[in-house]
Amino acid sequence: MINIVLFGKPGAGKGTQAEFLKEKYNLTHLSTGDIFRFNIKNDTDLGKLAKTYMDKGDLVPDEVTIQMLQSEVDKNPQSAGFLFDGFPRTLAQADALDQFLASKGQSITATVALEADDNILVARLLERGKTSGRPDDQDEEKIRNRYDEYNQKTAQLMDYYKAQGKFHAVDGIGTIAEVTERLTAVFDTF
Ligand SMILES: Nc1ncnc2c1ncn2[C@@H]1O[C@H](COP(=O)(O)OP(=O)(O)O)[C@@H](O)[C@H]1O
Repeated sequence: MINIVLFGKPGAGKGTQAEFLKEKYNLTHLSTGDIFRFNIKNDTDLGKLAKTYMDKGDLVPDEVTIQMLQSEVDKNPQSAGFLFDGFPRTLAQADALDQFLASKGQSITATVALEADDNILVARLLERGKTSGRPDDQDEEKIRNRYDEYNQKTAQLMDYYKAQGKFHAVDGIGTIAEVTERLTAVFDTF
């Protein structure tokens, strides 16, 4: 069983690449952003709560996010491995994930970061906002706030995984196919 964390700033292409990677490596793809958006669409209590944070570009509180992620993992007991996308985003989440996996005799195999320059990413998100309907993609201030959240809370996770020898970086600039090829070269070593 392999468990991979896909890292990257907003707009780095995690979702796009995850669609391909989950098929090729037979992984269950869990995107916390997608799960929150699904809950918002269906107007669940979780969705109503998450929306108040997401619309501003703030992170949803750890307690809520961790519990949700664990319940999604538990819904897939037959899984051959997980591709975590958008989780963990804080040290508390990373700790919780390690403990949760350990309780199942599992661990994180590796983390892979898709790297890209902020200015390119902001432009990509504003473009996506024109068609995605995502309120957090339509306003540069909200986008910048997501980068602040990333820099303050998520960036430090790279050191957390580097210290464990589980960190890999991939250049996220290029065509979708070029980036897929780079990712595949790294995933094939796991
Ligand atoms: N692990 C998480 N912890 C807290 N909030 C999260 C987490 N994952 C997603 N979210 C919320 O969902 C929003 C959208 O996430 P996502 O779809 O991954 O978008 P992106 O990476 O493009 O910003 C985040 O800005 C945040 O509000």
